[in-house]
Amino acid sequence: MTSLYSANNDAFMNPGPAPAPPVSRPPLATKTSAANLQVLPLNRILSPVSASGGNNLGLKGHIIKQGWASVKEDGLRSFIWAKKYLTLRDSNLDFHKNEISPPTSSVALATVTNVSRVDVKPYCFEIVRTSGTRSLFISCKSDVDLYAWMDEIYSRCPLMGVSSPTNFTHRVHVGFDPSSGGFTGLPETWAKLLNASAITQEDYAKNPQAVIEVLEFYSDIKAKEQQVSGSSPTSTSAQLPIQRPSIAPRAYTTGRIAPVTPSAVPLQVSLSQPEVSKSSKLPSTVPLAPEAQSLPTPLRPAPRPPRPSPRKLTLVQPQVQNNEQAQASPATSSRPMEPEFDREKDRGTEMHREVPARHPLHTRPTLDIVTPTPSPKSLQENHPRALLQQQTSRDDLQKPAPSGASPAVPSIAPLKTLNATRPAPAAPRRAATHTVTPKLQRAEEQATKDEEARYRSHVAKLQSQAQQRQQMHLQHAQAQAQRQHLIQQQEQQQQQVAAQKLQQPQQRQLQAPPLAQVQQPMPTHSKKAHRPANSANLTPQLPNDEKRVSTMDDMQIMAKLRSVVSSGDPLMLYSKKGKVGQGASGSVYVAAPLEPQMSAKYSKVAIKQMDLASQPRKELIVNEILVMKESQHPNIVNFLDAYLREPSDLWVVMEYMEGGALTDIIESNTLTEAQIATICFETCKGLQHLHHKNIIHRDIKSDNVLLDSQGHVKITDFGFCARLTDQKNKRATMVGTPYWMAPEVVKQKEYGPKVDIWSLGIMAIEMIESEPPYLNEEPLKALYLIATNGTPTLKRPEKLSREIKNFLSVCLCVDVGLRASADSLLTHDFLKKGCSLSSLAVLLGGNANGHDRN
Ligand SMILES: Nc1ncnc2c1ncn2[C@@H]1O[C@H](COP(=O)(O)OP(=O)(O)OP(=O)(O)O)[C@@H](O)[C@H]1O
Repeated sequence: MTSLYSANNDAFMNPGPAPAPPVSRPPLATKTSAANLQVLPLNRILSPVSASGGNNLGLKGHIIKQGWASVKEDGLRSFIWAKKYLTLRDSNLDFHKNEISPPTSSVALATVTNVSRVDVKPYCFEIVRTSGTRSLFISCKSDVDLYAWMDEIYSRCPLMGVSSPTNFTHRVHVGFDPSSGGFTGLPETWAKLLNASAITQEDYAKNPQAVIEVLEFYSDIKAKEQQVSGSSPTSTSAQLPIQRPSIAPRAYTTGRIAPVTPSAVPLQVSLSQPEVSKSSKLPSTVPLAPEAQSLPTPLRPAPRPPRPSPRKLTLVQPQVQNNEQAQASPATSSRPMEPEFDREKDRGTEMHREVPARHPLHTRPTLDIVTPTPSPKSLQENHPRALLQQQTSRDDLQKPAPSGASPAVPSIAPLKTLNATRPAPAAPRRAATHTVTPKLQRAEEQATKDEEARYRSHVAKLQSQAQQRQQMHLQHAQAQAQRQHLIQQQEQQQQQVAAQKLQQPQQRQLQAPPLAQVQQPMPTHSKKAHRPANSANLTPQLPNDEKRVSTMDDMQIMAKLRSVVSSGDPLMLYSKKGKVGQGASGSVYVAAPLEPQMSAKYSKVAIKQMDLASQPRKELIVNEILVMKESQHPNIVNFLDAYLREPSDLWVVMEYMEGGALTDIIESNTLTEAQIATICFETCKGLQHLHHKNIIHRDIKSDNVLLDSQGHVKITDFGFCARLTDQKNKRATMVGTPYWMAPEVVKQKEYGPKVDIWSLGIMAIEMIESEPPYLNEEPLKALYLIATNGTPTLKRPEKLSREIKNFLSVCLCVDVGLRASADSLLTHDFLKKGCSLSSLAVLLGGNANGHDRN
């Protein structure tokens, strides 16, 4: 069977936003100083800029040029390209996450020693700066764009022989000052987010790096929401809603997740103290075992101290409390679990990390080695225009010209510039002409004139061709921009509609079924209505720039879709019986197959019906179909067929899972350990199948696990799947649902299939406690807690068996290397305790019966 994952299909397998920097970050500086600039997180390598600082010259001066480009830095991240929004001002080139966010980094043009085109990527140029800093590579969208950037940058770089800038950058970056307990250089939007969050002073001090990471992550989400809703970028942070679940969850009495109680036992206690804490004399950890460091329970989410209102950023000295508390009551407050993994040091949360060895392929010579400060001559020769001349001269003119203009720069290049870039004129031949006769000399002069005339006509021709090319580039760029703008507008509208739909699922369900064939309204699964709004997938809220990372445009996506759907009218093949669910992208119906072949196999099928015209991310849907088609397995909701009713009515036919989502089962049942074991076992088999195919699901949670009437357990919702390849065997894209996200995802590190194992562990906690950890926390705090706490605590560990706790600890192991794989998990003792599938069927009750009645 030929793989569906051809090179072309890969585009569908990478649906997320632009990758976040993958490598571990160096620690935050503890003081703001010039020296700190050397240890900044690499995504702020250039010179991080404070948006709040009025004296921040990175933001001063009018904008000369702005636009999107792909950027990467030489060195550790030499293989990562990040999409950035660039703003060029008089003395700085600033890099933003998006159009509305403050700059996250800045290049002072005064430090630039060279700007030159390189072949690292199409339309790419390199910015070399004074020694001690790494080269930057910027890949533009076209030649025109490339030279426009190079030209504008070049002309503002004093080290390259142009006039001095009028301003110098006052570099500001985010730092943590342990003496004041506050952050310095925090962008205004981040400061507002932090003020509105439940993150405490103690949290700052405990792990300032994590605070910054989740702020960065969360401010992105908020910015994206603002873009979608069209609200002001500055206002929303301050109005950050404290979102709560819409219904009070069962078995939830305290109103707060993971409260500190004597019985709260960390599943795995393995956080090592960050460097910052050490340097600021914060308590060190209590070792559980010689080879391990532990985070005592009191360091877990503590009862919040009264929050100053409004919270100030410059805070008092953080209290040194935790260690003493831990030591005071170690027996009752912290009981480590048995597994050997517990004792491992959590490398994932350390702030200092080993610098990964650079891959030889990614190694580029550094500035110090190969790029001495250029001489004025070489600078002139490296001027973008000169480079353009050189390049086009080489390309277009094979023979040396006696004189004349650069043909490739028709309007501006003086004729003499060619001399600098061409081989020296044929001196010996000229010397020989002194000895020839006048007649011969005249003939030769004539020949020279002819040659010159021919050359001039050749030049004129090339000039006009170059002009046409340039014109075409411009027109193309304009058309592209216009098209992009239209798509963005359309997508924004669609996202608003989708967001409204998501917010009113119940109202929608009360509406009359859309089609005449629907005989009777079906009970819809309530799954997402019970979740806080912030538990929705992050990805649909991504801004337009980040959404379209698929290399395919809409037309290509539609073409791909047409190639995977079947011909025929589904109305003639299936009879819809009722609506059973509502998703963001469409409605799910139960239907009876009309075709004898199909009805012999399936008495009922599920049909997900979507209006493609209103889908902001069609590639996700195609992705989902491709994965489902490819991944047939007893633990995957199997794809049966798909139809496209022109122009945009897509039907995806799949196995009908009358039991509905696990979320609903959890809400109406108390599951036994045996039932939990079976559900985990079945889900894990599905994951194993996906992982063997190098597919990461990335959104495992109870909402995406369905059961049928016999108790079969199957994974669904493959829109966010990612495929790993030899070239890209790690991901860094931020997708998923926050509460189920592994710490490495929240911290924007590289990740692999084991993120699904983490999510499976969280899903197991859902089955034990009815909800994932931190569900009741406001989102930023929840992200912080995932990033810093790592392995969450259980509410009532004493009620659980040793096996299930061990199972949780190997799933929820922060150290990815120590976290179980799907293969190893399947042999875990806990999963051997499972019950029969028919013992799951009893849980379905209303769900399955409800559907069956219809
Ligand atoms: N194969 C199926 N059989 C039975 N019910 C299903 C099936 N697929 C989905 N459902 C029900 O329909 C609901 C919506 O499913 P859908 O896959 O559209 O959800 P979603 O993931 O929220 O949406 P989207 O994928 O559009 O973001 C589910 O919660 C589930 O209860």
